[in-house]
Amino acid sequence: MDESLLIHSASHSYPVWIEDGIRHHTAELVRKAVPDYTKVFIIADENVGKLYIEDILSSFPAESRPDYTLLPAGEMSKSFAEYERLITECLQQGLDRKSVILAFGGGVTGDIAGFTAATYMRGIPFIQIPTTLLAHDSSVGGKTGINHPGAKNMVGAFHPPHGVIYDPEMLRTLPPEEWRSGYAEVVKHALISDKPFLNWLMENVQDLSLLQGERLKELLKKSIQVKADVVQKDERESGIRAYLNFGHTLGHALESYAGYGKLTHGEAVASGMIFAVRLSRAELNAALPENELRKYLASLGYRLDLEKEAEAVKLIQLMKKDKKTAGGRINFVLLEEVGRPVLKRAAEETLLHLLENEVAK
Ligand SMILES: NC(=O)c1ccc[n+]([C@@H]2O[C@H](COP(=O)([O-])OP(=O)(O)OC[C@H]3O[C@@H](n4cnc5c(N)ncnc54)[C@H](O)[C@@H]3O)[C@@H](O)[C@H]2O)c1
Ligand SMILES: O=C(O)C(=O)C[C@@H](O)[C@H](O)[C@H](O)COP(=O)(O)O
Ligand SMILES: [Zn+2]
Repeated sequence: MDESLLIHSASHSYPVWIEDGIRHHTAELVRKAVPDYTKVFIIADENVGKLYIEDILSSFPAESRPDYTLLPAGEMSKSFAEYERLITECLQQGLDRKSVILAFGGGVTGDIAGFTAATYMRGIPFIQIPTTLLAHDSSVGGKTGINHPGAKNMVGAFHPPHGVIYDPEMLRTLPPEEWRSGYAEVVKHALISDKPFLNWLMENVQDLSLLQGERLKELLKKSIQVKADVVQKDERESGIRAYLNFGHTLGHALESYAGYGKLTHGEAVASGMIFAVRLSRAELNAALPENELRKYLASLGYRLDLEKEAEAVKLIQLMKKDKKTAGGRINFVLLEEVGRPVLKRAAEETLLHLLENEVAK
């Protein structure tokens, strides 16, 4: 099986396989990605486990089927308590430094299973088996972690996977709000990289339930390629990787403000992207298609301007905990134009003004 993409990280290169039905070949691909492993342990989202764990297990010979543990579904699982439980499981399973963890689920599973792999015995290999549209983003690039009650993704590590096994067939059971959540990251990749990609999306993707087959695979490859191009140049976010955070400064604050799991990551990011577009217009006088973008996202069912339902001062306090904040100053990814992101300090008065004022629709 040929990889669809090969990602180069500082420590190793890893394949991203994208193919319908590929989950049935998991055992073979795990062996390719980590040839000398001693043991496999699967951390699976509970909903995903119910639907697909047998497909993964039966790809292994009967005498060497891996053990697995189920992770309660939802953002609340990216917690210290769940992390401790997973480390305990790894110990009880007798995993050693040559064991490999399979992260089987969406971004939540990938983030916490990846963090478990990053820290157990100071780091063992793991493989991402993403099952959501959103996880085309989270499974690549090696950001892993958990939330602190006070701030999103506050504890984590850069730990690139040894492979990504993406079977788009599994997306068929994804609820509509999760398609929407994941698609926000596709739109983000288009906004920071390429006007033709954005125009193509706005003209050709009008109903997320019609995203399937070759068109879906092409879109996944294009969107992952945008991310890969960035993380290969700046794996540890000393510079341009921050552009992948477009829409997230406010997005993460909205998620924390609402309480983890109350908003999907993507719907918070969608509001955050519209806000960043407004800020780009205010600060940089950027000519951006705000109204077109707003109409497009609304037509797909996104609730926008979620910040209007929150207290502006609290959102600013939360944004100060963002990892791009330095010396108490909030930094935002803005757009000079579509495809030209920049990182800029945002004045609190401007943020307060935009958060509190009605938006022109
Ligand atoms: N590490 C990164 O680079 C990165 C990038 C983007 C997002 N994230 C993180 O990813 C998380 C969000 O991930 P997500 O949107 O995948 O959410 P998720 O993992 O919570 O999955 C969403 C829901 O879909 C269900 N589900 C998953 N796959 C399914 C399937 N195939 N069929 C039916 N149901 C299925 C899950 O049980 C869950 O209820 C957030 O915590 C976000 O911070 C990380
Ligand atoms: O990979 C990145 O870098 C990103 O920023 C991708 C984001 O979509 C993702 O949500 C990421 O987890 C946010 O990172 P954080 O450093 O702001 O926690
Ligand atoms: Zn994100």
